[in-house]
Amino acid sequence: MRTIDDLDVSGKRVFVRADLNVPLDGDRISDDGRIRAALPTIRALSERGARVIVAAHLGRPKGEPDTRYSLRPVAARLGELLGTDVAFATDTAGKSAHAVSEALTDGRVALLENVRFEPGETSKDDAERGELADRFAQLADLYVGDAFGAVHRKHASVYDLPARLPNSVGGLVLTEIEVLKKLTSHPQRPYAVVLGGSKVSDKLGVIDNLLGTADRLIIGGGMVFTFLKAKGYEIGSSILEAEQIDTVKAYLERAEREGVEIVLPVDVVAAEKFAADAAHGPADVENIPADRMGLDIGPRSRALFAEKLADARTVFWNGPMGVFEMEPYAGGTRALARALIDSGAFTVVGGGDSAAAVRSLGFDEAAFGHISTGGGASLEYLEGKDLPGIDALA
Ligand SMILES: Nc1ncnc2c1ncn2[C@@H]1O[C@H](COP(=O)(O)OP(=O)(O)OP(=O)(O)O)[C@@H](O)[C@H]1O
Ligand SMILES: O=C(O)[C@H](O)COP(=O)(O)O
Repeated sequence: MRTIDDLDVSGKRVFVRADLNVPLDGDRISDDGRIRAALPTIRALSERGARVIVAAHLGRPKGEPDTRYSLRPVAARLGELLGTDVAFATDTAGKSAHAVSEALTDGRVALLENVRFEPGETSKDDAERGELADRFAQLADLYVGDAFGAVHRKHASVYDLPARLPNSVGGLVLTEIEVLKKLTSHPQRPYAVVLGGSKVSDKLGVIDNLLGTADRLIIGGGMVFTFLKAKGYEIGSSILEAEQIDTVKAYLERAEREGVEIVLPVDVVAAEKFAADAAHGPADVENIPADRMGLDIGPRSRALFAEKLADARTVFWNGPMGVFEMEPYAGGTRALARALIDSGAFTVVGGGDSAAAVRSLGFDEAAFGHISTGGGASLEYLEGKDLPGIDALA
C-alpha cells in the first residue's frame, strides 16, 4: 500500500475520507477525539501544498439531507483545531462541492457535507455506489483513505472511490492497524479482553475468534444479561438478546473445553427504571429483583475484574461496563478504566463509546497504550474479517 509520502500532492486536489462521526448534543460536539485523530494527515497534506477536500459521515441519516446530521459544526471545530478557516460545502457531490473544490488554493482545507446524505453512499447496489463514486472522483485528483472507524463499511466514499483515483492509505489507518496487529500476532500473555456495551449481536462474532487467542474474557455492560440468562439466572427487566442465548451457551461450553476463562459479574447495580434518578442499589446476580434492570456492574464485580486484570500483560477493552452516561451507573466503567491503568499492561481501548467514556470520566488518554477511533472496525479487524476500506487501496 502506498502512503501519503508516496504521493505527489503539491497543487493537487486530494480527497481525504476521514471518520468525523463525533457524538453531538444538539449542535455541540461532546467529544472531538475523532476530529483530533484526523488532524495529522490533513495537516501533512496541507503543509505539502495539497488542496485538501475532507469527506466524512455523521450518524445514520437515511440517504437524504437532514440538518440533525449536518457536518457544519464539525467544519467549525476542524477549523479551530487546524487554526485556519475550513471551507464548508453545503452538499456532498453537487454544485456547492464543485464550487468549493474549484475555489480551493494550495494548502487550504475544505469539508464536504455528510456523505450519507447521498443514497448511493451506503447502497448495497454496486452501480448506485459507483455512480456516486464517479461524482466524487470529479472533485479530486488523488484519494487518501484515513477513515479507520469506517473501513469495515463497503460504502462509496470508502470502497468504490479509491478504485477511481490514484490513492494511498492515511497515517491514522496505518497506526491503528499497526497497534491492532500486536493483539493478533503474539500478544504478551496473559492476554485479557474486556467486552461490554449494548450491541451483543455485533460482538458475538469477535468472541468466537477471541476464544482462540485470548487467555481471559471479561464480560460487562448490557451484554452481561444474555450471558447470565444463558447460565440460567433471572435478570429482571435488564436488556436481553433472547435469540442469542443458544449462541452464548455454545461459547460458554467452548471456552470451558479450551481452557479460556470467561469472567462474568457476580453483582450488578439494579435500578427501578432506565433513569439517573431511579431507585437503585447493588444486587447479587442470583438475586436480581424481577422489577429491576441491571445498569452497571456491582462493587464486588469491580474488585473481581480488577483482580483478573492485575497480572495481564495485554488488554483489549471494547464497550462500557454500564450506562456511564448517567453518573449513578458510571462507577463500573470508571473502576475498569482505573484497573486497566493500574495493571501496567499494554492496553488498547476500542470503540466510539468506550473512548468517549474514558475521556468524559476524566482519564488521561496517555495512560492507555492506544485509544482506537474504531469500534466496529477494530472488532472486525480482530475477527480477521476483510476490511473493504483497506482492500480497496492500491
Ligand atoms: N447494562 C446496560 N444496559 C443498557 N445499556 C448499557 C448497559 N451497559 C452499557 N450500556 C450502554 O452501551 C452503550 C455502548 O455500547 P456499544 O456497544 O455501542 O459500545 P462501543 O463499542 O464502545 O461503541 P461503538 O460501537 O459506537 O464504537 C452505552 O451507551 C451504554 O450506556
Ligand atoms: O461510529 C462508528 O463506529 C463509525 O463511525 C462507523 O459508523 P457506522 O457504524 O454508522 O457505520
